[in-house]
Amino acid sequence: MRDAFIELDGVEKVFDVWRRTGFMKRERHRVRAVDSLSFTVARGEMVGYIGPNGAGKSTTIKMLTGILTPSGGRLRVAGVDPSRERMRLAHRIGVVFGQRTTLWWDLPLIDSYRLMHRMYRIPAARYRENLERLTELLDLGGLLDVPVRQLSLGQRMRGDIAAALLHDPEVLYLDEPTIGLDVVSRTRVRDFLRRLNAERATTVLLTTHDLRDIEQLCSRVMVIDHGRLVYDGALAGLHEAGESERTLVVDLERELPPIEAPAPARVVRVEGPRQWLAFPASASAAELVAKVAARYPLVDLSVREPDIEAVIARMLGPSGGAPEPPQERAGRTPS
Ligand SMILES: Nc1ncnc2c1ncn2[C@@H]1O[C@H](COP(=O)(O)OP(=O)(O)OP(=O)(O)O)[C@@H](O)[C@H]1O
Repeated sequence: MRDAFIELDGVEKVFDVWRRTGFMKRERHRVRAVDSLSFTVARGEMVGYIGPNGAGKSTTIKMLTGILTPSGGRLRVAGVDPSRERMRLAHRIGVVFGQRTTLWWDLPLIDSYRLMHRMYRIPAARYRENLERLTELLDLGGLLDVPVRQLSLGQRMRGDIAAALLHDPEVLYLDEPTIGLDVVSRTRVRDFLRRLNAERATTVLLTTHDLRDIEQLCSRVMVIDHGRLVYDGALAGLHEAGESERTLVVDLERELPPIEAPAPARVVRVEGPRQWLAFPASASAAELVAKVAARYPLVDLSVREPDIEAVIARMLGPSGGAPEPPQERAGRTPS
């Protein structure tokens, strides 16, 4: 095992939430957002961190950045306790939230970068060098003087990623970095992250609902549900555990009876000359396409990936994947 850069040992986070239960009455509930969570991430690893809504992903990231203090357990990033030494750690980590921006909305992009230069006290030469490199790699050249509010979502995201990397962080937390982006922007962001990880060995923890982000970037994926780690391994293993399926959509030259597909592939829908074939996500699409093409007159085809939520839901079974984490009633007080 390479040297552990992120270490969690039995980490817990419990929130006290007050719920109104009647006139002048409130009840205290304990929401166990993260429950006995243990894992390590080695320096230079790029790991997907996924789970259903409310599973505890953001809470984990917030504890890793020091914004939240764990209720129990031990947590270290680069040997440092984030909640105790948040400012010291801030110089070593970068964070990108796809749904929010860290940039100043009314200022040109370059002004946000200048402010970060000062906030992080980045030495002038290093700032210039990083700005030049990131501007080139993320294609921001024509955008530096544009106010952030005028940027498209894809441009803004690239601007945010550059902002998170100006101070050369050793670890990057990415929360939905491709959400809402078109295909071109998504590809650009993924290409950049792959390159960043390969060239600078930046450790990356990636939260996403897009399975293709994980597929293209991460050799390892961790699944969290109800605050607990329920899977840690390769994406292929997750597909097997969830028995997830991809769909091959084929357009035939003309309407034909359902294709006799090689098992376990099977036709699940027919609409005129178009047919949908479900097959295990861990199996090769190329093999299936070759077999179908050898027997049927194909005009066009596409492969649809399974939805990440569906894969997790299948893996967790009928009792898993519920949106609410376990709650304990902790007390009752009049308000
Ligand atoms: N500050 C808070 N106070 C009370 N409860 C909270 C707080 N933050 C999170 N929670 C609860 O903790 C649980 C885990 O939330 P968290 O935001 O970590 O989930 P998530 O996996 O990031 O979900 P999503 O995919 O929807 O962003 C949820 O039930 C949430 O309501």
